[in-house]
Amino acid sequence: MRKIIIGIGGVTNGGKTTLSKSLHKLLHNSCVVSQDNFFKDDSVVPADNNGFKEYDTLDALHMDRMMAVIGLWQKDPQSFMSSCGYAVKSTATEPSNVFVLIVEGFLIFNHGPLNSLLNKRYFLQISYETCRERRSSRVYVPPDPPGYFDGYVWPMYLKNRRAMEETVNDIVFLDGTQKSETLLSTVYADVQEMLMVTQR
Ligand SMILES: Nc1ncnc2c1ncn2[C@@H]1O[C@H](COP(=O)(O)OP(=O)(O)O)[C@@H](O)[C@H]1O
Ligand SMILES: O=C(O)c1ccc[n+]([C@@H]2O[C@H](COP(=O)([O-])O)[C@@H](O)[C@H]2O)c1
Repeated sequence: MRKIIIGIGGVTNGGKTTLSKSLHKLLHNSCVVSQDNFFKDDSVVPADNNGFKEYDTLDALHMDRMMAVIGLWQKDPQSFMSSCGYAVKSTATEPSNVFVLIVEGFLIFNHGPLNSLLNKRYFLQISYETCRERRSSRVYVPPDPPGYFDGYVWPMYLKNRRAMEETVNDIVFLDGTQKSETLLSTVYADVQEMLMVTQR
């Protein structure tokens, strides 16, 4: 049995979830783990000196729980797939003994233990203007308070990205304003290549 873990990271609203879901649809024996599902409860997330809740740090996430879920997949990908309601399939390009886990999130490469598990790393980037625009139409729980993007989210993105670039190599940067289909075919082609190597 072979296992491949693909990391799809990037800026908030860069298109990580969209790309991960489309990739998952194309890869029969794949599952997705999303970092967004591991945010701590608002009551335990502290606020900074400006009163902004500090959501854009690893401390705001239950990374231990996320790692435990990834550990379950690593231990038994087939059972993990079944528990997600997916049946294992065998196709010409995807043998039934090769499993792919897609891990997506805005801080996946900043977490050393998680980053070290990844076989391939993609980082979706978009400009400040595009990001601000996309984020303004997204509603989080709790919703962004006025001034949150400029006063907290974007500065934290720059800080987290600097830290990532200081410690992580082998990141493939993708332009998140490309068409969804273009992004998908780029990543899918790479994964197909990895699957072929795995089969050899
Ligand atoms: N390639 C793309 N081009 C234009 N808009 C996109 C693209 N990918 C995603 N979006 C849009 O951007 C927003 C954020 O996408 P999402 O996948 O949820 O981002 P993330 O998971 O990185 O926060 C959504 O409104 C989505 O429809
Ligand atoms: O999902 C949540 O519980 C949540 C609550 C508050 C804020 N968030 C925001 O979620 C962002 C990361 O998710 P994403 O999908 O935009 O990359 C990050 O910028 C946070 O500010 C997310």
